[in-house]
Amino acid sequence: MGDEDWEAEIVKPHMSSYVPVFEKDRYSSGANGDTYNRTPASSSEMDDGSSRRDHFMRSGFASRRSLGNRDPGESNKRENISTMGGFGVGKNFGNRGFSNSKFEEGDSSGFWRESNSDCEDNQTRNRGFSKRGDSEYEQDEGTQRNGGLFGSRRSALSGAGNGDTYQSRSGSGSGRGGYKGLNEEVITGSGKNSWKSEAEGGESGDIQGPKVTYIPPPPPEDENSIFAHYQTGINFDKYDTILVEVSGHEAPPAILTFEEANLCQTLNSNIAKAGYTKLTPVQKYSIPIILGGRDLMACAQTGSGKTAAFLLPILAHMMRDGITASRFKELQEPECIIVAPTRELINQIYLEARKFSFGTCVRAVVIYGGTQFGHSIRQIVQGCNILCATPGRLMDIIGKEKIGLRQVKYLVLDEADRMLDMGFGPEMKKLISCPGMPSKEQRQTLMFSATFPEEIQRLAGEFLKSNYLFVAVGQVGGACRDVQQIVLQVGQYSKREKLVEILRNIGDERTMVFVETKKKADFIATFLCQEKISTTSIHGDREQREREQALGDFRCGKCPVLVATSVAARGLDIENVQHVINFDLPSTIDEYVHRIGRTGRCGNTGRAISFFDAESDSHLAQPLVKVLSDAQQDVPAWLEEIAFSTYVPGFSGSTRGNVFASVDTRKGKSSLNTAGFSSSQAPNPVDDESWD
Ligand SMILES: Nc1ncnc2c1ncn2[C@@H]1O[C@H](COP(=O)(O)OP(=O)(O)OP(=O)(O)O)[C@@H](O)[C@H]1O
Repeated sequence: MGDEDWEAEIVKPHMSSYVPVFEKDRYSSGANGDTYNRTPASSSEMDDGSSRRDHFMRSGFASRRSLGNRDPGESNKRENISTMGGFGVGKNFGNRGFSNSKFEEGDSSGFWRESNSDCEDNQTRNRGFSKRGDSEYEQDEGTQRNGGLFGSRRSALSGAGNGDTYQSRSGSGSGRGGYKGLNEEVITGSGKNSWKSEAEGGESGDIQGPKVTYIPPPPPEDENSIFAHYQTGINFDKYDTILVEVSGHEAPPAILTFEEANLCQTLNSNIAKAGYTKLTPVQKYSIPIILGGRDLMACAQTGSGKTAAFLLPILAHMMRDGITASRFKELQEPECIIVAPTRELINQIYLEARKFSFGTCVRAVVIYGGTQFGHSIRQIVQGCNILCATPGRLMDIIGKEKIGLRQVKYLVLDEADRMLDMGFGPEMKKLISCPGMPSKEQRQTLMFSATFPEEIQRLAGEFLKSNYLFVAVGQVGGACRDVQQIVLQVGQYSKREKLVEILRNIGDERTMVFVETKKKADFIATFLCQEKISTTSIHGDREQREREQALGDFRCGKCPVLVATSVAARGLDIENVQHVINFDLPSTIDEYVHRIGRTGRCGNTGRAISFFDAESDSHLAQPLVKVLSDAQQDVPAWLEEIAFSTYVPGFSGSTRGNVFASVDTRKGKSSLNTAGFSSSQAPNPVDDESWD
């Protein structure tokens, strides 16, 4: 039986004795002995393997070995899975034809059989661009484009299908870095490689499908809405104790207060209206670096204010230097381009840019896929100083010659590791070599993320001046300590029942449930609705209108449960998300860090519960143990055991062994300090290594 044999999943599993109360002590023991034991192994458990285990704990990582402790006692039970209405959004499942018996009662096999064929389909299609893998990132208009200049990540793709795959995740190596082709949002089409396709051929370009006509509603214009914000949490002040490392030559000293940044009055007033009184560490270090005109790669934990860290100094410069009065110019030439991997995230960044530029002459515009192309153009022609864009739409707009790049002084890649991996890397390379785009020496390039694998840092060198500065804030791997992390061993056949138990216990508190595939997102959301748990879903197969509706329903609490794929893993800043549940663990530990970072933001606390299926997730055991222990979380003995049993000597794991969220691959370190204290910033000879 395969890891994702969903025909089998619909049989009634043996239920472990999950204790549905979120109190640490009550997780102490499950039916399988240590299943829910979140404390380290006892000395007797450590007996014969303790030295090896110690070695493992000190070292890096391992291969995977399935332990095969599948839930016993399955008995046949047919789920009553009917197509659900009232899913919190109008057309529950977009255009995906769910009425097509997939969820009909009595059809226990059709859906999953179809999934299996999806799987085969994708296994073929996904070859050749495995790193794009688990993404459901913004790619509708950009996905066809890569064959031209930078080689095709889609060259192996053809045929129909929506890209869902239920293949096992067990083949993915170390669990770090690589996306592996799971849950690929594959866009069907001719395979022609034209990144102008959308602009030239309408919304769908050479992709088969209806023309996209969706025009997103404009955000509220009133000042209260623009400056609406949530409160920082009880742990906000603890940010001051986080270690910060700056590497690179002649880094300017950190600032301790907003006043030290010497921003103009309007900006200061906007900062105050936004409720910001104190800088976060990434802001303390990044703002002076950017104000000093330096390129920057910054790595700081989720929810710690990276967006303002780049927006404020860019706006300050734009105010200082003046901007082109662009409103009536035929060709818009933005001074700043900000790129992010998902539509919802770029929209959020735009709202932040609009907030901080309120009352200034700087005009921010957002464009993203899934919306009417003409609408994007209309937004731009009204004047565009800061262009917030997803990669595909950006390249289409450039291809359509609706913007000129000559004035670009600031290029920001948010979620930069994602923007530079095999998924978006080609588009980003294309962007920086577009006609008119100032060279890296002529522009300022800024990269931000909570994770920064070393291999991606190396790629980043192409985008950055050789003397860029690297700021690393906080603990290894970036898992925020304000998030209580709980890992439960749950076999795939027990997951749904466990989920319902947990959600019933949670009540109305806002919860994001992450699953690995789009179909599963729909399925679980439907299932939860049937269980009378008000749920909506967001994933790449939903129309943009539905995605925004779902997010809106979740934000306002109408649907307190949001089932999501990786499309919602990064960057989204939603007030009051108290729980993240990894129904399926992601394929990489970085993705895990981003997912759980949807809670516990800005000094607030949160809780992340992850279902660990030893059959499919054992490759994550060791990095997970590392992330848990670095964040000072209890590590279940059984997880240590799995990590230990899959340990391979010599595997370094990742940057996780370091004190900092990530390390500068140039290895130069000029300061080591806690946020808020001055640092020596001494240059380091190792930094002479050039990226050029
Ligand atoms: N100095 C500050 N004072 C108060 N609130 C802040 C401050 N800086 C940022 N915030 C708020 O903290 C929240 C998280 O910020 P932001 O979304 O920029 O985090 P992030 O580091 O980009 O997270 P992620 O890695 O998940 O993208 C936002 O609501 C933002 O408005």
